[in-house]
Amino acid sequence: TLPLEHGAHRIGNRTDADMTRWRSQRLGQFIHWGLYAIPGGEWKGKTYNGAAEWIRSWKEMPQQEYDNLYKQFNPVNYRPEEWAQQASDMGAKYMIITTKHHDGFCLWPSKYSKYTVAASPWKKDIIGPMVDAYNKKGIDVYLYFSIIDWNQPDWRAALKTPADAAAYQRFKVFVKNQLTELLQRYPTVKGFWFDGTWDDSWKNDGAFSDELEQYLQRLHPGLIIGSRLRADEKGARHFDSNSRLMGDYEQGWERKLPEKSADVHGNDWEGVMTIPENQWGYNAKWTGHIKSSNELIEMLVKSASLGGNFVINFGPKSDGTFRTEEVQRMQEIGHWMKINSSAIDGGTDAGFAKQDWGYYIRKSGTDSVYMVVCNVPVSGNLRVKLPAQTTLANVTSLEKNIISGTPELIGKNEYFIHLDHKSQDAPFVILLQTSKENRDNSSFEKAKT
Ligand SMILES: COc1ccc([C@H]2[C@H](O)[C@H](O)[C@H](C)N2C)cc1
Repeated sequence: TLPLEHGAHRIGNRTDADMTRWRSQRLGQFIHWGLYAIPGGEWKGKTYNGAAEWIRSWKEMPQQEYDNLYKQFNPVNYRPEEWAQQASDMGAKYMIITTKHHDGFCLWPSKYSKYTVAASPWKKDIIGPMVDAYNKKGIDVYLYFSIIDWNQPDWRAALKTPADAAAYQRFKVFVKNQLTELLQRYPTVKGFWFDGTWDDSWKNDGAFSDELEQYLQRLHPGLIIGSRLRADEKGARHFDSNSRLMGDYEQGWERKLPEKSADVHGNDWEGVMTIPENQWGYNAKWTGHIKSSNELIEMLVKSASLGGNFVINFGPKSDGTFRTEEVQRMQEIGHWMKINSSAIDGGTDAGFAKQDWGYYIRKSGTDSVYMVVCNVPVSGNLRVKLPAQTTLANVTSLEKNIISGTPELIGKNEYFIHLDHKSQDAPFVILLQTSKENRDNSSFEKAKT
């Protein structure tokens, strides 16, 4: 391995209480909110077909006009307690809020920038009341922060001249000041969700990103920061030049999920997902495939079954309300979580052979393995192949009328669980109590002989 000064400083996952808590909170809510919600993907009668929060980069959008949108930011229907209640009802255990997206507009009254809510008709801090409302509901808050800042004159994508280097030096001080300010103003936040770290200026300064992460950890011990913040001294991101994960979890799964355990190499990881194909900020016209609640639930289940967190994104409107489709998803997912959250909270990779009917999720540290059935086989038989030295002690379902009879032993450590032929319109959960092989066979085998 290469001697790296600014590569991974830890091999393996964090085992402290903060990370253990993060790892148990499998469902999160992402919120993208800012000036981009005002145009909502449209401008002067034209529709922008990119991601709504990137409309400033659209050739049809005069940048000066976009930058002046702060004069219209006045979310009169913003009710953070209602936001927190609906997130709690959905079953979200943590929330990630955009404090500042790439456009540089700050949702908190930063003393290091003029481009903040303080200059808008709203005037007041948006972030503080949100953090308080979510924390009151027992939901942890993480702060999304974009390093890229299109509003800051000292931002540089690349350093070509000594003047660039001097400007970028000032920019790095600005970044450190804003992050310090955010931790001082909102001390209950559990971590940062960094974005906008792909440009050469950042990639070629691994030392700064490493020092910044260590500085933030000293300021706020236990802080959780994903792999997107840092570059190593050779410009490698997420994984250093020795292929070791930097940061506390793999933060690269965006609008896509790993397929199998091997894809995540035993690392903690988090997937973030949009409901439409690719819109993070509010877009008036959703086009393309809009994910149903069952699709999102299956992604959540798949993520937990592969030992990762799943975060669903919402883009509130400029007035502070949520669009109908998003409210619907939060309610439907919440209804499912009310019945089945025991399979999700504290869930992790069970290490069982994957079956077509769906996913296994182990309650971390226990012999309880949940089967979440997403694809009911026409045979009505759910095949379960237990790992070696594992026996089946008990089988129950979280809802009534799912299983018929007792499991049928069909081979060494292999069973069919027979389904009651009731039609299912959502994933359903069966709980397997397993135990390590012991002298006498499992209760079902005894019943059989
Ligand atoms: C260059 O392609 C990009 C860059 C950044 C993004 C941003 C989105 O605006 C959103 O904030 C997402 C989490 N992030 C990766 C998306 C696509």
